[in-house]
Amino acid sequence: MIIAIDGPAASGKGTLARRIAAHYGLRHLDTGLTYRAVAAALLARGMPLGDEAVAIATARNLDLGHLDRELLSSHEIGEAASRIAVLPGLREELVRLQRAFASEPPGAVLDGRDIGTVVCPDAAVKLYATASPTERAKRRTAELLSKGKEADLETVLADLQRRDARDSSRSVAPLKPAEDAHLLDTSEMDIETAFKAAVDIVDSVRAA
Ligand SMILES: Nc1ncnc2c1ncn2[C@@H]1O[C@H](COP(=O)(O)OP(=O)(O)O)[C@@H](O)[C@H]1O
Ligand SMILES: Nc1ccn([C@@H]2O[C@H](COP(=O)(O)OP(=O)(O)O)[C@@H](O)[C@H]2O)c(=O)n1
Repeated sequence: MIIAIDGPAASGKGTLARRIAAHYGLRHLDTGLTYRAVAAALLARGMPLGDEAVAIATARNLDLGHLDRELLSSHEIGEAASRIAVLPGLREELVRLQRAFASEPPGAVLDGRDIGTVVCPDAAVKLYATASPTERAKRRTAELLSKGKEADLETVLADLQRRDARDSSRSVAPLKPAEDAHLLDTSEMDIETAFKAAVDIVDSVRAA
């Protein structure tokens, strides 16, 4: 079984994906980390973010087993990830890796921006997680502060909105719900409530 979870920045899709994968005994891939890892490698080498050939070569060396969210979680890397995510050839390369991961038994939960629309259009269940921009900014700010990083609500909100606008307006694989995605607005839900709502959706789709 493949479960696709998409949504804007800090909507809780990664948290849901991890818990749903554990609940159903599936593997999990946070596809945002694949874009972040390429961006981080380019930044570390001082390479321009618009050089598609270098970005593709970097993607070919990615090891999906060693993507570390802690190391890749910074604002700068997230911003650079969304800038390289407009490159069609890079997306093609990363989608190839992501599909290979998804195709291995017993199946997987993938979260990102284009899982239901491009990477796994035949996924058994598609969720689109949202929450209001202010709620998402509050959650991301709390997350950064809890890790001892600097963060203020206004800056984080502006960062998320800029990234969402770029991700939604790009011509290749823009952020949008698949036509058959189930929308899950978690603005008023805590993590446990959101997880239970997601499991209810998955179970009802499987039973249908
Ligand atoms: N329903 C929720 N209520 C409160 N906090 C949440 C909820 N879902 C996720 N979070 C928290 O919000 C932050 C962002 O969640 P995350 O799953 O990383 O989002 P995404 O993968 O969409 O960027 C994390 O610190 C997470 O613990
Ligand atoms: N499937 C995906 C996943 C991420 N991305 C890009 O990678 C960036 C970082 O993704 P992420 O999921 O790690 O970001 P957060 O939602 O965790 O802040 C996004 O802003 C997108 O530009 C994408 O284009 N397609």
